[in-house]
Amino acid sequence: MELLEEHRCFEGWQQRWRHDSSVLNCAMTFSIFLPPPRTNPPPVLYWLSGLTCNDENFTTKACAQRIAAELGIVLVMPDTSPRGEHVPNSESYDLGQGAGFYLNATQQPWAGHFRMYDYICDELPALIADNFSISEKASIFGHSMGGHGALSIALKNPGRFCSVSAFAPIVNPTRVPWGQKAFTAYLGADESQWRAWDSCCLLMDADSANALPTLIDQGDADQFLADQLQPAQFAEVARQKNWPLTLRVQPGYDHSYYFIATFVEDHLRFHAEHLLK
Ligand SMILES: N[C@@H](CCC(=O)N[C@@H](CSC=O)C(=O)NCC(=O)O)C(=O)O
Repeated sequence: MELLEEHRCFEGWQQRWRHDSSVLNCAMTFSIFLPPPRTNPPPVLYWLSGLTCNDENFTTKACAQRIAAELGIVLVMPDTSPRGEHVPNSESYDLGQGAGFYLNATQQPWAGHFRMYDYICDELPALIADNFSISEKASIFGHSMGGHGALSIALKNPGRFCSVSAFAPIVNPTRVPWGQKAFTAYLGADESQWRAWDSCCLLMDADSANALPTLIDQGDADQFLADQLQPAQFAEVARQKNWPLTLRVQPGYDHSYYFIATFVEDHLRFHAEHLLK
């Protein structure tokens, strides 16, 4: 691993690292916030960003470090896709680099690199555990495409995370344009293969015995709410399954990082409740 940047931040450290990913077949960059040291090793909260983002959007815009320092939580911010000149891409912002959708692609030309699910679930946590002092407890949260990633990864891995939360997540990608475009490209035209990556479908099939504390914030002035996000679909499945979901609709808030910065403290405290007990 190569340290690219390091900054003192709220008595802890904000760092940016590059490493070679064998899962994604390219060099990857991630950011990490290390809170001030305490007696016990801290838990980890993974953040998954949305379309067009890399590891720095959340780091520089969400204002999460002060509360993470206070609570004693490590924040890990990966990139949103494999990167590089040899990695396939597309002209559009919602496919290819910057738009990995946190799944394992099965179709060409994507399948050789676009395995963000395996990267986030296996390779990155192993790398973090090998190189930083952390406890075994982890939670996950994200925004938009990253909200889809956080919810689907948590639902696909019962018992792995202490809690999950999302800002304006794409909860039903099989039914909305962003998801349909990406899933057709990465997974192929056979829609039966898509269910395994759709949070509403995964929740429908989930065992309520594995219920995970879940928080979603959604701005009602979000430009993508009606066409791409539709958190009410997820809330309806949660109601049917008696799943512990809190969905908060925030009046006047849009899809931006100003919305995330406004409510990130609530999310950090929500995760701390479950990570630190
Ligand atoms: N360029 C696109 C919209 C891109 C966009 O809004 N990206 C969001 C995530 S959207 C869902 O995954 C984002 O987080 N952008 C980065 C930022 O720092 O704001 C368009 O024009 O519609």
